[in-house]
Amino acid sequence: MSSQVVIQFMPRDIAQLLKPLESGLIVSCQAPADSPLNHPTIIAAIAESVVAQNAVAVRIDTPERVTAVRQRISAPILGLWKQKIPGYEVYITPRFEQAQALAEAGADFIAIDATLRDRPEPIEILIQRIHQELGKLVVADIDSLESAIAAIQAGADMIATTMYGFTPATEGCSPPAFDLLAEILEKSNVPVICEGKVNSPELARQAIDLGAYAVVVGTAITGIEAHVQAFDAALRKKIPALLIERNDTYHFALFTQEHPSYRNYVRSKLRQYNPETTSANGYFDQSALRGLPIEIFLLDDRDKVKAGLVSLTRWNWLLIEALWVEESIRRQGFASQLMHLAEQEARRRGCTEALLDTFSFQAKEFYEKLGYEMFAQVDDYPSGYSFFQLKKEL
Ligand SMILES: CC(=O)N[C@H](C=O)[C@@H](O)[C@H](O)[C@H](O)COP(=O)(O)O
Repeated sequence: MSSQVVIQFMPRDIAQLLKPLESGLIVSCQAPADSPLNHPTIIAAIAESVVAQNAVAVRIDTPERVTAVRQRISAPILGLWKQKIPGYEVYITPRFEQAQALAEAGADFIAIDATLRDRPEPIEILIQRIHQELGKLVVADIDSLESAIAAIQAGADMIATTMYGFTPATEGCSPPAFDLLAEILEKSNVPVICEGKVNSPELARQAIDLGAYAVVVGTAITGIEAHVQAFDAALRKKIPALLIERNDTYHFALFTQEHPSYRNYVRSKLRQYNPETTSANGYFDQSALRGLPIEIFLLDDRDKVKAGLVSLTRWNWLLIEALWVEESIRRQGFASQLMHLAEQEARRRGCTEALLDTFSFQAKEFYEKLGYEMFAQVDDYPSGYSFFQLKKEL
């Protein structure tokens, strides 16, 4: 491995360099160490296939694999090198020499472990050298707000939530790190990548809607072994019944956890029964039953949600499911406006009634002021509270 300096300037227009990643999918093409897939040629083929499907960049471990991937794609590569160094806990590109090898192999960004754990080289020096001696941008893999702030102060160009839930300090936290993402965005303008267990397209979309600059997805896309294990486990697992009562022909099985297969079967049978018995009007046809959403949100200039109303219209009814206003902007009329807009849209659809429920610690009086009338009250539900149902003619 050569120790010569690769590029001796720090790119000035960082925003321009980050642009290709904006709102995009970065695929982490890694395989478990002992996997037959963990071979440079295979990783490179996976990288090429995901870039062909519009992934904006790939995240690649080890210079050897970065070299192989660089030969197959021109899209940006986020390079990292997982290296355990005795006496230290940080393991993602812990030293400059690893960053240099990645840069020489063709990585455009260098990902480093930027958690606040013992490290072999001070983070400021590591980032400064990556900038000045390699001319590469730094993605700081953090686990907490404190580590994000420290990485930004040390000069990181991007933050990634990679380590959230994977360090002793964040043990028990479950990624994806949406709350942490929001906290970092409140405090800084540095682009934040949401990474770690973004396990579905819906979660990836959610990350971007929460303000993530880009999303890294690994296992959910490239984790063949993990997927096979999950299928295998599902086929092997029989959910245990707690209590079984028998008569001559049948037996009752009681489950204290969800039983998706049986539950879905029962629900689908009921869904068949309903329209069969009310066939003339179509009220219980699937689409009628699902209703039509009315979802209204109050957004700030960065499209962050400050208040929202989630509802739907079914038959001639508006059903209000959730209404929330951020604490700092309460009592300014936003909730009333949200209700007004929902009712207006429901009326436009021909609805004549609205229905909602609320608890005694929530906002019954607010709804009553808007003309809703309580028609049902359940006390001690839960103990010490009451549950109300209210309706209004539109
Ligand atoms: C914690 C750590 O070492 N994460 C690693 C970082 O490169 C990878 O093992 C992850 O696969 C990657 O972060 C993507 O996450 P997910 O596979 O959950 O989509």
